[in-house]
Formats: sequence, C-alpha cells, structure tokens
Amino acid sequence: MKLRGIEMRRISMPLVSPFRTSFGTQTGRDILLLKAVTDDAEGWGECVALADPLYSSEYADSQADVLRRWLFPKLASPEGREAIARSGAAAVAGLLHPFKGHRMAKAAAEMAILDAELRAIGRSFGRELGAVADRVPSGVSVGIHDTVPQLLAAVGEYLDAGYARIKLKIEPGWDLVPVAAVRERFGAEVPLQVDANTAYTLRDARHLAKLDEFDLLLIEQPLEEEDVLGHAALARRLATPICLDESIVSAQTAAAAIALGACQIINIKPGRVGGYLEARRIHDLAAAHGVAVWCGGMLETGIGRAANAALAALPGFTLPGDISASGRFYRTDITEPFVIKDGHIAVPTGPGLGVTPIPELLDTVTTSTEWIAF
Ligand SMILES: CSCC[C@@H](NC(=O)CCC(=O)O)C(=O)O
Ligand SMILES: [Mg+2]
Repeated sequence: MKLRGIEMRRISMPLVSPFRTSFGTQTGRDILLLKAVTDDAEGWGECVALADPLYSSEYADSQADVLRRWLFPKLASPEGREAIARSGAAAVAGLLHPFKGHRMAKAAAEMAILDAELRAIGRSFGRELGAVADRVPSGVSVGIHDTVPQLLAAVGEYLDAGYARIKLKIEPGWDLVPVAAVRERFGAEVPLQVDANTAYTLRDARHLAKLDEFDLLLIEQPLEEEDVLGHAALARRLATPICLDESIVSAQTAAAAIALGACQIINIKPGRVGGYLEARRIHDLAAAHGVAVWCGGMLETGIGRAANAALAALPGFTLPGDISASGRFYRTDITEPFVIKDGHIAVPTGPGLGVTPIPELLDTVTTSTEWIAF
C-alpha cells in the first residue's frame, strides 16, 4: 500500500445536551479527523482526545501537534514507507513505538491507514477484527444531572428508546442517592452500572461499599488511573466488580491490572490504548484470564462509532458497550446516523469502516483542514 499523504481535519460538533462527568461538562466536541489517501483508497481515523487534558493527558491540539511533528514524518520516512508498503496498518504501532504516549494520536493514524487498506481489498473492520455478530447491544452513558427528577426523566427516555444498559456518571455527593432513585423507579432488573472517572480515593471504600446493595454490573474507574494497587485493595472490600477504563492503556497494563486483582472487567477504548489492533490484543488477553470486556465510548462521530461497533462484536465483549445511537450526542452525525433497534446497534458490513463522512455535512462542521504530503 502506497500512502500519498494524510489530511488532518478539525470539526466542531455541538452536543444535543450538556454531558457532565466528575471531571467537567462537555457541551460540544472539537474532534481531530484523519483521512489517509493511498493509491487505492481513502481511509478515515477519528482521534478521541477531548479538547482539554481532563480525561487523559492527551488533548486535541496536542495530538495534532505530535502527529504533524513526529508521527507522520516517521510514517513518511523511507523506513516507514517500506514497512507500510510491506505490512500495511500492522506496521504502524511498531514504527510509532519510540514516541512515548500520545496513544490517541497513534490510534487515529493506525485507524485511517487500516480503513484505507481494508477498503482497497473490500474487507470490513468487523471481518478483520474477528467479529462474530452483526449487531451489538447498545448501552448508554448518562451524565450527572442537577436534580434526581431530571436524571430519572433522562433514564426513562433512554429505557423507552430501548437501551440495553444504563451507565450513571457519579462523583462524591452524587452517587448513592441517584443510584437508589433509579433502582426505586425502574426496578432491580435494569442492567445498571456507574462510572466515577477517578473521582474517589481508597478512603471512600466504606462509602463505595454501600453501592453493593444496588446489584450493579460494575463500578468503573473509582480511583486515579495510576492507583492500580488501590483498586486491588478496593476490589477486596466491594462485592460490586471493579471495571477499569483510564488505567488500561495497553495490553501490558491490562495484564498487570488483572494479575494484581485490580479489575474484574475492562472497558476497552481503542483510542485510549493506541488502536484497534491493541484493543484486540487486550480482548484476547482478557479472554484468556476470564475477564469480561466491553467497548467504551468517547462521544465518537459515526466514524469512530462504526469501528467501535465492529470491535464490540468480538466474542469476549460480553457486556453492553457505550455504543449508543448517534442521536444520543449529535443532532446531525457526519455519517449516516447509527440508530438503536431492539436495543442493538448494527455492525457495518461494507469495506473498511463501512461508513463514510457525507461531504456536505462534514463541510458544515469543519473548522480547519491541513494536508500532510508523504
Ligand atoms: C466526555 S467523557 C468520555 C469518557 C467516558 N465515556 C462515556 O461515558 C461514554 C460516552 C459515549 O457514549 O461515547 C468514560 O469515562 O467512559
Ligand atoms: Mg469511563
């Protein structure tokens, strides 16, 4: 495969409603999209970094900068050209490994090149990754609300829409009461979990153990991302399974977390771990240890949503992921919108991602484009 160059594009996508987590409130997404242009096809990659370094150390401008100054020049080097010509997207992670961190930028580059490679041979992302289903159960992430009645109204709408699982964002001061209210209103059968985005410390263990009475599927990332030993200690004091998100940045860190008993479940986000190929390695590792995984979300457009749906169709993804309909976050997606049907999202079957940005919709939200010739 001969890479002619990559277009970097920034798009500004307003959210249908504010999305509040323990680390802040999103009202829109400033997204970095990559388009890899090869002799045979064009491929798309979505960088999941937020505008600010509040979920992880990455932020959109930093990922554009590291791509422009280090990652693309390496891929465009004689060594890079030769490796990609020989091995395609499988060569990208190794080429970029010397550069520390910036996994979301690396993931977007690999994704765009993989999409181009697969479109050229007419092979879908799902087929490439090992999907075993043509649709995946759709979970929804519900932000922190100002009042419990507002939360209950939102949860009621999502359940009416058919979502298969409800995830509630929590933080100190907004945890037991909203969870109890959802259980009280909607019953014990609704698949329910919580996500703290690192908002607690081990000193909160006794308080967090009170969540055990609500029969949650899991509690996601209660402690700081580097506090693996703290999560292992917390796991020994909670009946509710611990699921890690921010802590898991590679198969290596997943293996360590599993070995230390820091998690019983893993939220796999391809952007966080450096790409879909590493995400599959984590899936395989978790399966070997009997650890369930599910696919997390970063408010992706239909581009990232398509790839996540394909990943979530692998056999080890036994819990509903944060793969909701496009309309959960966006009034107008840049691709054909993903819609929820009988609690599921369809896995695209076309070549590559199986979806492509609609040019006029993409132009409407584009704030900048930059061509990097290889
Ligand atoms: C802006 S918050 C993004 C990170 C968050 N993501 C979600 O809650 C799911 C969002 C989605 O459905 O895309 C998480 O920590 O899991
Ligand atoms: Mg999370």
